[in-house]
Amino acid sequence: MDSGLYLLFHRLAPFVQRHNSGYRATWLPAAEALRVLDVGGQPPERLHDAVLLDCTPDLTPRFALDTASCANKGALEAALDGSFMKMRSAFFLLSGKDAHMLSKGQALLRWHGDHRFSGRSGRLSLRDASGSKRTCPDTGHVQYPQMAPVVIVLVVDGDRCLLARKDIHPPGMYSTIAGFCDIGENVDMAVRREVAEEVGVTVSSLNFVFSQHWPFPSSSMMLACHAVAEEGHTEQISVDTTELEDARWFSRDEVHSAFSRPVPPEALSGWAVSSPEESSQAAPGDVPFWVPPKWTVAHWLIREWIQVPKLGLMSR
Ligand SMILES: NC(=O)C1=CN([C@@H]2O[C@H](COP(=O)(O)OP(=O)(O)OC[C@H]3O[C@@H](n4cnc5c(N)ncnc54)[C@H](O)[C@@H]3O)[C@@H](O)[C@H]2O)C=CC1
Ligand SMILES: [Mg+2]
Repeated sequence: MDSGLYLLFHRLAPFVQRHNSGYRATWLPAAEALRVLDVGGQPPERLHDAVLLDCTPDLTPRFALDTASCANKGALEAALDGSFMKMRSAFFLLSGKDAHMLSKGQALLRWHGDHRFSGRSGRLSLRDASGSKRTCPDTGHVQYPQMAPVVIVLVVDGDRCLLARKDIHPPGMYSTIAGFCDIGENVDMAVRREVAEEVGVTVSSLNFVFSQHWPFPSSSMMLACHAVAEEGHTEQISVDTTELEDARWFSRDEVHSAFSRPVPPEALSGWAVSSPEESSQAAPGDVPFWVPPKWTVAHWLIREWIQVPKLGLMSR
């Protein structure tokens, strides 16, 4: 671990630096990560708390390390010339290619933080060197990091598609319908139930198309589908307002326009902060409709529908 590259987090907030008009995640060499620990008053052995993420093609190991033990976050940020940003904010502001590794790093660090004690004996479990599992010292029971399966679906009705937004979304952003699979459900059952529950629409056919690891709320496996709404059941959407702020049909032309214009800057003002108290998000107001960032599976689903006009007519 004294070589390699490190993504730093502080209480699960990833370290990012300004880059062009946005932000990027920064891979720090081991020597730099050690310097940061020193600034934070931590011994070099803390580097061994890092979890292994992958190896580059030239076999350089890459790690994620949480610096939560360093109380003075501001001193770390000053030493590194960047900031620890809330993951949700980072996901909207990053240039893109780093999103997957940030997501994996945060998910793995969170899992270790949440599973320190064995569910069998209640004793502190021991992690292996790479951080890929934990073992109970009494019973030998091994726990592995887990992901929760989530279905995500673009429902179409001819030349229009159904998109929804939650109140936690930035103003103007509409996304696809999503929901956790219940125990015992397959993807088909979960899609039909979620769409019926959240918008009151019946799905007549569906196709599985993509998957994606997603860090929210802890670690999810997004299972993405295209689905067709049943004829005659599309006019009355009944929005579950405990879950969604709004849901509505968007024409292909409206979605095309959203793809061809940049994200409205006012939609993201107030997102580049590290705590909810600092946040001052713009009111929904008149921010033009936009779609999720291009590294999200929701974006891929919507883009594919735009690019393949007959998609909504395919069935399993
Ligand atoms: N990558 C992407 O493009 C997108 C990802 N998503 C993600 O999909 C996920 C699920 O969507 P939601 O509409 O929130 O799900 P949902 O419609 O199932 O509602 C969330 C509720 O489900 C319950 N729940 C059941 N099992 C749960 C579990 N294992 N973990 C947490 N809560 C559980 C909780 O009460 C929670 O409040 C979210 O984390 C969201 O960030 C959503 C849209 C786009
Ligand atoms: Mg949902």
